[in-house]
Amino acid sequence: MLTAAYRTRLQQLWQEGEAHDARHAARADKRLNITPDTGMFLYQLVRARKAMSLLEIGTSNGYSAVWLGLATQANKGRLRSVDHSAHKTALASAMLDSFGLQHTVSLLTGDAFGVLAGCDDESVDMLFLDADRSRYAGYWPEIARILTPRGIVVMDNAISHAEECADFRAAVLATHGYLAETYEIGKGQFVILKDL
Ligand SMILES: C[S@@+](CC[C@H](N)C(=O)[O-])C[C@H]1O[C@@H](n2cnc3c(N)ncnc32)[C@H](O)[C@@H]1O
Repeated sequence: MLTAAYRTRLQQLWQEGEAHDARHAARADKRLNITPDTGMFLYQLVRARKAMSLLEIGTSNGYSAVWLGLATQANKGRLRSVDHSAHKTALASAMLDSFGLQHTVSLLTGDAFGVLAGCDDESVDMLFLDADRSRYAGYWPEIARILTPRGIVVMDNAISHAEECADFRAAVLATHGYLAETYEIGKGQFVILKDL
């Protein structure tokens, strides 16, 4: 559950992440966390949808996984989160443990496409996409396959990096049975509903 103490701590962690990123020039060394209002949006969606099976693409140090994980824990569901950086997975593991989420969130070190391809059909209630934007269009057939009916996808950076996500958005909007819209939350959230 999202207690006031957790919200205060998440605000501090976000500020620490921003300060960390300002000190590091290389993208691979940055945290690149979602904004706190994006975290709240994700929390509300997970709870309202009563999502039980969640997948995150792009763990970094676990900041967004905490927001998703607290909502998933309240639903008594499970979140899996993948990152290809073992170093970042280790940071995320410590972060999630400190929020008591070790039994709710499973961290995977590997490539996003392999994890998507390994999921069963219609097995994921909610997917959060926050990784290698130029590859999202190639992920779309797998994402559409693994989403449950009324499943939701949230893609971060829909406004901040709109050009890089253009192929993905076009592929989604051209697919029958899906509703999608961009919302001005944080860096821009492209939300897709499998309306079947
Ligand atoms: C923007 S950061 C994720 C931030 C995180 N969601 C948060 O808000 O705390 C993107 C992450 O995706 C990872 N990543 C990029 N391409 C990937 C891929 N193909 N497979 C797995 N992880 C990938 C990077 O290592 C990086 O940690």
